[in-house]
Amino acid sequence: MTENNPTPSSTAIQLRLGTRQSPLAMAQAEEARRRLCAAHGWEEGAVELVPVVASGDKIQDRALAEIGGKALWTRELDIWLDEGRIDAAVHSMKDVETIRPPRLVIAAILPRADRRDVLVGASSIAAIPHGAKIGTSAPRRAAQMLNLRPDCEVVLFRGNVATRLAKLAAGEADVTLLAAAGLERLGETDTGAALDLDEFLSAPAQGAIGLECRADDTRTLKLLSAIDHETSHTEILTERALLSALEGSCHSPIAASAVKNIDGRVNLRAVIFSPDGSDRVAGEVAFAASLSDPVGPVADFAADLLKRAKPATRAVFGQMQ
Ligand SMILES: NCc1[nH]cc(CCC(=O)O)c1CC(=O)O
Repeated sequence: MTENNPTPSSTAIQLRLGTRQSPLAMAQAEEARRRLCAAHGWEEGAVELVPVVASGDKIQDRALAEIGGKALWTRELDIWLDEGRIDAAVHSMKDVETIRPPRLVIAAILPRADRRDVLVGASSIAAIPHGAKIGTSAPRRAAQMLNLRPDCEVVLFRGNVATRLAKLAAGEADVTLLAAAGLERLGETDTGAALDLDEFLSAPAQGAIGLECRADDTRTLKLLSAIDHETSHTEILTERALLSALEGSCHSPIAASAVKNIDGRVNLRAVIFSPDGSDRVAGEVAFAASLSDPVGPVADFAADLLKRAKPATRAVFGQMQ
């Protein structure tokens, strides 16, 4: 779509979507583009995908990643939105911190994909050999796995999906855990065994793609709202409300899964862990769905989880009264 390469059918660009550059992020952006074009009757060229390098993609080292804080994946996209270089940003909602710049708004959540984790390297958790090495850098996966299999050892595994699968193949770990949604989007559907949520609970917002834009950009807000999936949106807001009430992030040992039922009620279940997996506190709550404010019942639920947790677990989370 450059000026010196005109084509007879060249389409005017209607929307510029910023995305991270990893293969998974690009697959997510393609899905957003497909849905936008279908909803508005546009040709593919009407939505331009603009790849930006996110800070998190440049950092392979955990210590550096921690200095970068929670905004690792979103900061560059935020800046590009502010500068008007893109109209909207495509995010994997699992990686989006709960506190966002007030001038930005999550305008659409796409229909959620499979939220489960997939175990790669063994057919089930029980089938993992005694003392095996579990490759993961996610505190939730590490703590949950150590809770179920305290005989195992966690080794740090960073990088994108392909990198982690390559590390596994190279023998750096015996098993790893990946999101089913990510594997699906990369066409890796034959890889590993999906874990039942009753056995291994997923991360807040896992499997959900969100689109964010400037809060004052009414044109983009309207275009994006056409592809919003209300049920998924409610589930994601609920899970993020819990994460926020626990003052957690994607670096916290928190699992949560909300399901919105056809009767309009939301079921939320969650588990918090101590980092070593020795403490596990699970709970479940149901309440009437309200897109605008899942916060009240969720805050009480979060307080109850923390009350039942051991001091070592509570210390991982924010200060709660
Ligand atoms: N933290 C990395 C990340 N962020 C989002 C996904 C894909 C799954 C999703 O869309 O939630 C992944 C890969 C993984 O966890 O295996």
